[in-house]
Amino acid sequence: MQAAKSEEAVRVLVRCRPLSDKEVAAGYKPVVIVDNKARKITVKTDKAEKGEKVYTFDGVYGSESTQEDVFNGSIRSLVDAALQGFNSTIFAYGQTGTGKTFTMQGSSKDPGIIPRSMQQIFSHIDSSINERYLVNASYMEIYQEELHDLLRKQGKEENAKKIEIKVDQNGSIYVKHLSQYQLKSVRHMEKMMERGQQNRSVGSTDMNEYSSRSHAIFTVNIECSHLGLDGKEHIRVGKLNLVDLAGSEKQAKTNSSGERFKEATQINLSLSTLGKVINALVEKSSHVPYRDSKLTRLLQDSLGGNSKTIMVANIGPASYNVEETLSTLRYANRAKNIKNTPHINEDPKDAKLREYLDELSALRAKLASRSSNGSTSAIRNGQLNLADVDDEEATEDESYISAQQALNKERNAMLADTGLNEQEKRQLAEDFARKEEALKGREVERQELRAKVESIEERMLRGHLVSVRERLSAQEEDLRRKQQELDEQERRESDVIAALDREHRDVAQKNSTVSVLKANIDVTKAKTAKLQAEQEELRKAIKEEEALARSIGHTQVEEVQQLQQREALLWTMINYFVPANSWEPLLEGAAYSARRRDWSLPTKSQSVTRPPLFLNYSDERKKYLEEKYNSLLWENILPVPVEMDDVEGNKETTEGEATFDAEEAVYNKMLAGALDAACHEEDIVVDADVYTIEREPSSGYSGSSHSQSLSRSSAATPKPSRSPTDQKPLERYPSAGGWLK
Ligand SMILES: Nc1ncnc2c1ncn2[C@@H]1O[C@H](COP(=O)(O)OP(=O)(O)OP(=O)(O)O)[C@@H](O)[C@H]1O
Repeated sequence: MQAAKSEEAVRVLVRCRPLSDKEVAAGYKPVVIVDNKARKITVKTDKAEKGEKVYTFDGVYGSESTQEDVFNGSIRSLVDAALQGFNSTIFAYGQTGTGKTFTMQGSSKDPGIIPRSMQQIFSHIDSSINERYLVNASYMEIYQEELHDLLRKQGKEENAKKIEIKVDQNGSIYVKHLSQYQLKSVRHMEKMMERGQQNRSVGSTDMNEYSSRSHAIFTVNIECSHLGLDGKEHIRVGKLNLVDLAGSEKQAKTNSSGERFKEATQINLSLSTLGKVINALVEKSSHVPYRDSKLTRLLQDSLGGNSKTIMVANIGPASYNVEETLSTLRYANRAKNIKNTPHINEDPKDAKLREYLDELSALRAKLASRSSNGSTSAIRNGQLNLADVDDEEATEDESYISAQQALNKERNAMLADTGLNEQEKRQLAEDFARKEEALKGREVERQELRAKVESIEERMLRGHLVSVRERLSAQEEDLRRKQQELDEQERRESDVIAALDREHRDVAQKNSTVSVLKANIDVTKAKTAKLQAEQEELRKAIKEEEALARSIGHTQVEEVQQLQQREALLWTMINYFVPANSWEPLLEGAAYSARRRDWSLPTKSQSVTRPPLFLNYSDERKKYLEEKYNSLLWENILPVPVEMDDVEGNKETTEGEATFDAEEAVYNKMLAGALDAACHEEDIVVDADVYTIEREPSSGYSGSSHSQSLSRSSAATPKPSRSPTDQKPLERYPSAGGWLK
């Protein structure tokens, strides 16, 4: 029969050992902070990107914690569970040299979990009432993926058989041909452990002088018979697995080579499979790779199966191991999420105790059949009632003695009877002898049965406290201890509750700060989005402006070029038609009106010089030229009144004072040529490109000034590159482009 199954997580403890003397001498600093009230481990790392790492576990133990603290705080209840019929597993995991063997085994002065568990088991049995126990132990190691029986006796043939992992009919894992030893006391167990330890594979590495090079599994089977509520006897079978794993190691750190290196490779391989099994269980994967290593196969029930399990993760505090410490903590943190389904193993078919008890019942029945009244109070409903066995044995002894006494009394009475003849007396003596023989025969048989019973009884364990007072005081002691444990548990729980409370308050405060910050972030985000949109708009506007400016720029450049060409053309015209001393006073006296957007030239009173024109022409031609000239004047090309010469060369001034200078004859000729060309051509075309037009920054053409004077520097004065008279008019002005229409 099996009790209802319920899920239960693997419990994870972390134990941090103190700095070793070697580490202190090397000047290493501790980087692990253990807060056992809050059950937190904090690891300080010097790498900024990792910062401080904090983990919470079911129990944490710092460098000052004792073996007793660990056992009473977290292990005792698990051993109790094994006594109640649960499978229970405790396994120590961690980097090499971090204290796994110290925690599991300890020393004779400072015993660890294994001896303390055995102490608890035997104390429990000792104070039990009406219960029988059978305690068996086995001890083996996995060394380089090979199973070794650590308790085998050398030279015995059956021990030479290879031990193998098998699955029983209930689907549970067991090891075939592994030696099982019945334990009767703690001392017995200690001797057995010593033998096993001597067979264990241990080696020395740079990290640990006595490093375990194998995974060691010490298993205790506890079978217990007890009277059920149905008045029948039932059997519970608990199993306690105590596992000291080999340490994970970085080969570079342990400096291993040769055999040590090979061992380390195998150790790391099986530990990595253990990690994969843990991951698969946590992720509820459809395939869990238990079969990938012997270790995981043996721990199959303990991880994800029918077991209550505690993992003890051992770590070191020193800074130089921080990476390994973090790796162990991550491994342990994942293991917290493994779910098991432990249940009490009740009345299994293959319980050895059941075999013994059935045999005992049969022997008792035989004994009863030989008793004087043919029945026994120790067997009811065909089952052995352990409470009545001792009383009945006492009664049996008494009844044999009283039967013998009765027989002796009868014989003595017969001998004292004087009325009997010799033959009758002989006859009676023979009857007495036969009766005595039969009584003795029955007694011998009873004694043999008793011896068998005792030998079976010896194999089973039960409470040794016989008197009611002893039993009561043992029970009181047990109750007192349990009360202490409860008090301790309550104290720890209230510490944890207080720590959690503080944490909740901290979290609430942080949450409210986070909410405020989030709100601020939201506002900032909204503002940023708005600004970004505005920025985008501005960017677009700037682009448009730039495109516009570029196109305006192009237009302006074109316009400026056109204006420059036009200016050059006009100056060319002026230079052709008007001597410099004639137009310079005009230029100096010219004024620009920004309001009218117009230039005004000096008044008539100002004297200007005009060139003599139209020499030696007929009257008709002169008139024509005069008209043409005046039309140019009208067009503001020649703002100077014309001085008309007569045939003799006398000057005749039509307006104002006129002078003629021999130097200006060239210009007059040029002007005459131009006018002549004008008489023949529809358009006058001037090639502005043959002049270099330079424009000084101060030259007065800017429209920004309201009123200004025109001046022309000599540098800006265009000079003909060749004599215009050398060429035909059209050739001289090839690209004026019709500007002078
Ligand atoms: N909590 C502790 N308090 C004091 N000393 C400790 C503690 N834990 C471990 N030590 C010491 O540290 C050393 C290494 O411990 P131990 O051999 O148990 O490590 P381990 O993890 O089993 O190593 P390996 O994996 O190499 O077998 C031993 O000298 C042990 O006595």
